[in-house]
Amino acid sequence: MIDARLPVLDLHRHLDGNIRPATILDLGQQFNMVLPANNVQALRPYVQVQDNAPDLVSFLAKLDWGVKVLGSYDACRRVAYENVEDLYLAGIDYAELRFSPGYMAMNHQLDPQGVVEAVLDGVAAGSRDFHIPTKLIGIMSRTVGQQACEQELAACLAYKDRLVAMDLAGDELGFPGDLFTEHFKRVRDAGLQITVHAGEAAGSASIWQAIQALGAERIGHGVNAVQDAALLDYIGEHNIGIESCLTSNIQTSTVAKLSEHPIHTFLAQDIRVCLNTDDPAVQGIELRHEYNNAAKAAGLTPAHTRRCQENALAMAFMSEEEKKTLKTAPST
Ligand SMILES: O=c1[nH]cnc2c1ncn2[C@@H]1O[C@H](CO)[C@@H](O)[C@H]1O
Ligand SMILES: [Zn+2]
Repeated sequence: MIDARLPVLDLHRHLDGNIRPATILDLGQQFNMVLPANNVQALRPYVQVQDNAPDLVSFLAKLDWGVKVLGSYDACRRVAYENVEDLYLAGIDYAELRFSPGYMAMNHQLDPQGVVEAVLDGVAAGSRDFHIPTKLIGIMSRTVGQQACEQELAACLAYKDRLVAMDLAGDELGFPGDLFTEHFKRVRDAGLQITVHAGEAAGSASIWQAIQALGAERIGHGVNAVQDAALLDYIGEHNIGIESCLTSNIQTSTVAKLSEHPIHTFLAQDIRVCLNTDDPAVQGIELRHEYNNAAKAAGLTPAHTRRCQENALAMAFMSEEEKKTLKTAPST
């Protein structure tokens, strides 16, 4: 349940996992591409999770059509702008939108740096038009390997003043965090903050690695932290934020049942955990669904979800000044 007295924040939201089916259709036609269907309803099964995927990698394949239709920088700018309109429609007061420029650039040989610029422009225009503060997080898609991630990182660092953080996403089992220690050294040197997808497909060692070797201050998912009591203590003591995405964890078969979701343990141990979407358009959900339906199915009480809202504000990559403004702004 959302407490209207507190701002509503989404801190874990992939901009390139939130491309509207209607936009995929429209851009596909614009670039003369053969799509698997020619109307939104028939296209849905190809671009949206219907039944839960057997594992993370199968889930991630559902994002592919969204980026296949990004045939120009204008197309990237458009989906970035629409992402902010979606925040407005969803009643979200602040979001950190993350994106992988290499993944968006890949299918039409765009220059990842041009993609970063287009996304920054589209999000800035949306933020202005819809009066929603946003920040951007660059992603390295680990699935493409070390070298391609270096290019992706270079594209992001060229605009480091307009990003707040870097992330590592994709196939966690196939491409462990050890491969990216040099990349994150550069991220730290550039003064950017760090959040890493860890403990989603791999175990608790992947979370230790993200914190201790990569420098993560926040962890995406972090589900498998519950396997390791010492890690839970460490996360609590060091105020590491856990970005939970309940429905996503079910759809990727990371967690079997919401009633067994580790968010219970995180909240019981007073760990900073918050509720987020992940890839809303691909998942067919919005943040309100996570607070109202998924949280309820997970057995969370209104006091728990209120704590998640407070935690999101505490964890956000914002200055204390910006947090104060957000706290006192009248909710839309
Ligand atoms: O839930 C997730 N876990 C891991 N990686 C993800 C998830 N959702 C999206 N991506 C990855 O993020 C990049 C696009 O922003 C892509 O690499 C996609 O595979
Ligand atoms: Zn994610």
